[in-house]
Amino acid sequence: MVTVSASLYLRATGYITVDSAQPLQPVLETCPNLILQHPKVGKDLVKNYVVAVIAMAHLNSPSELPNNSIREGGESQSRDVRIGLYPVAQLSTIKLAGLQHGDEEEAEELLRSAREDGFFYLDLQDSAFEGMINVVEDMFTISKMLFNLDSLEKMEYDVDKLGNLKLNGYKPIGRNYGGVNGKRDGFESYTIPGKIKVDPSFRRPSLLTDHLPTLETFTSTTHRVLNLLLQSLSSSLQLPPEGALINLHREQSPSPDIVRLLKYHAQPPNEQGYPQAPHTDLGSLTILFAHSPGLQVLRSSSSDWAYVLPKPGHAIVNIGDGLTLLTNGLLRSCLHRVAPIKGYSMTERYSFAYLQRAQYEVRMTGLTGSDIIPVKRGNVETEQVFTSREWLGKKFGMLRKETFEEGTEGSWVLTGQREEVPV
Ligand SMILES: O=C(O)CCC(=O)C(=O)O
Ligand SMILES: [Fe+2]
Repeated sequence: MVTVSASLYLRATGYITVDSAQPLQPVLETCPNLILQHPKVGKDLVKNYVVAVIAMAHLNSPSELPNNSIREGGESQSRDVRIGLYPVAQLSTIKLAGLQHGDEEEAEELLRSAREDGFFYLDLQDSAFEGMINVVEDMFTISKMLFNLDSLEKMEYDVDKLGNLKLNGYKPIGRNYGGVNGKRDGFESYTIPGKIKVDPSFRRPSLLTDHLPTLETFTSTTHRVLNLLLQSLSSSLQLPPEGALINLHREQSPSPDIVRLLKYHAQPPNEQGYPQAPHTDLGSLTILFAHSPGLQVLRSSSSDWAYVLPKPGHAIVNIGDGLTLLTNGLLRSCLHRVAPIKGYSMTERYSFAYLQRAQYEVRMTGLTGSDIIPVKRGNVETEQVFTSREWLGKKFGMLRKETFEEGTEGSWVLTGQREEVPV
């Protein structure tokens, strides 16, 4: 599959990056004039620009796009780029190749973004893991086939019936709390255990058995990529070798890691809302892949949601609550959600993530031996410390529509410690 990286200005203010994996035909049928209007670049590239505009703005007719809305872009450094009403988050990019070569500036930037934003891009290109970019495309293909299975077959693998830690199986649309249609979520998800090389005996549809080699390559490669990040963070935090983060997240040790495949459903035109509720992630690090926009973050430095746009050749990585607990709040998990453009409906969207989590018996409290990790606030004597396994079990009840209560004590576990969340 050819991937084209291109930039464009949307309504002369927004900037987005697109790739050509998105379907072109419906757009060509609706926007023939716009394709011919672009003076500088080849027709194929313009087609991709138009696809991105449509995907992003959910526009149905060319008349909604002003004539000058497509201009030749280039990397935008502007800080006030907006899509619809929301700004675009200007996140740091960490080069995996730089970390592999021991580049100190790269390691410093990783620590900075883990402390301040909790989200960053990870550039996989030119690294030893560049091959992962193709594996990610194979994962998208598997994900689409999986969600296309008959719903009766999917329901045979109901995540709530296959185990109590939700490490394997299917969740239909609307089961959890979310921001659509009576406050339900707007996506299907399928969870696959992350440590399938350690324990390959999980129950699954035959489709996943057919694609086990790809799943194994994806999970083990991803784990190694994330361990490079943990290694760099450990050394920046000056953790002693015996207390390093990597010892709590060994590739060969059982842990509740997962791959989460997601399919957001298109909303009917008269329905709007965010299909995935604001949350922080239940894990140490999350690595996320998407082709189309929708992810929004609420950084501590900002009072408004900002889009995180996908970039070809890059993953989006975020700090989960696990690393926040293990560093007594120094590394920040950041609240995020998935939302359409304000005033428009959600279009169909696929994404998937690998959530790396601490081994089951790890105590989820500040690590010792580092002068950089702050001392825990509050009453250390009386505060209860959960193991990774216990903590996982505690959080799940919060996500269910039936048990979720807005604004109650303890809901920070789901909503990420923010008192007020803007809409
Ligand atoms: O689909 C996305 O972009 C975000 C997914 C996510 O935040 C999650 O699964 O935890
Ligand atoms: Fe998340």
